[in-house]
Amino acid sequence: MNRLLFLGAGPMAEAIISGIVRKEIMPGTSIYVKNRQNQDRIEELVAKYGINGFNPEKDQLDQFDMIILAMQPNDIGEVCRDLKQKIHPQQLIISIISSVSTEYFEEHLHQQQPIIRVMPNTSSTINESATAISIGKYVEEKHVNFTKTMLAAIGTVYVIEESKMDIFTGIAGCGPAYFYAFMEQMETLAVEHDLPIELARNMIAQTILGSAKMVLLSDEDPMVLRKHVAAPNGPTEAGLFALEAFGGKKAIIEAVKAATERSKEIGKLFNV
Ligand SMILES: NC(=O)C1=CN([C@@H]2O[C@H](COP(=O)(O)OP(=O)(O)OC[C@H]3O[C@@H](n4cnc5c(N)ncnc54)[C@H](OP(=O)(O)O)[C@@H]3O)[C@@H](O)[C@H]2O)C=CC1
Ligand SMILES: O=C(O)[C@@H]1CCC=N1
Repeated sequence: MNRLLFLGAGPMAEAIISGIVRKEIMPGTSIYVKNRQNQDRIEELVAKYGINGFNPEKDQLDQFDMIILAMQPNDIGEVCRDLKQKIHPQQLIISIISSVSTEYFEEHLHQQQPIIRVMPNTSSTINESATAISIGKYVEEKHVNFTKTMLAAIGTVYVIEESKMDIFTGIAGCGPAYFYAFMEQMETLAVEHDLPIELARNMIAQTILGSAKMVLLSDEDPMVLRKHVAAPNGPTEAGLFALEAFGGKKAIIEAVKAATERSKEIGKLFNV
């Protein structure tokens, strides 16, 4: 793959660009970025990563091997109408836009356009994303291989069926926000109990990091690990009891369901 264009220069685009450049998947000189309006942001990314701003006077959309769509879903219909006039059917289109299916793009771009849909999360910024990809009908093996290599630069990549994208979004795409909300409450309590905020923040983050690493590295399932923490009639058991009594389990389930349903709902606005 020689030239890559990002349409949309928000934080998700930046996270992917920083991974690609840092891991030397592509040189910055092969990466271009375009916003609808905000040119200051383009200049910021150009200076930071040694990439190029798209210049409509000399660059053309059909000169890129791959285009990454990284804007909000709202006016994607208009984006597709414009793109269709300017791209050719062999160009790989990668969409990181949540909720919009590969079928939608297949329908609204050229017949047989290769489309890959991606759901990263914000931990891309530190190369720790849990990223899913689903593959459109007209995608070739070389497209999948390049996309996986590129996204491996920002974390772990899973290839999943398109039908699983909403639940993946509800868990892994939105998940960082749930954990941050959890951390906010713990931090408030720690500070109320006179722990310095720096220590509180660090110990909470370290506790979550350690728990996540235990699941990844120990081969035990979370239920077993949970039981290892909780001695009969000890403090953890009391804490878990309160978590259950105050609807903790239900709250987790309902949060994921609501996010998944919302993703489906948004997707229906872009039905083919
Ligand atoms: N944030 C997250 O946790 C995740 C987000 N996503 C998805 O990633 C996408 C981007 O997210 P995020 O970076 O947070 O989004 P932002 O809304 O912060 O940024 C979107 C960018 O796209 C630009 N843009 C809008 N329309 C166009 C257009 N027609 N052509 C070129 N550029 C355009 C905007 O530029 P301007 O200001 O000039 O209009 C802006 O810089 C979204 O679809 C989101 O659903 C996916 C996974 C996780
Ligand atoms: O909530 C959102 O709009 C996006 C989808 C996944 C994470 N953030």
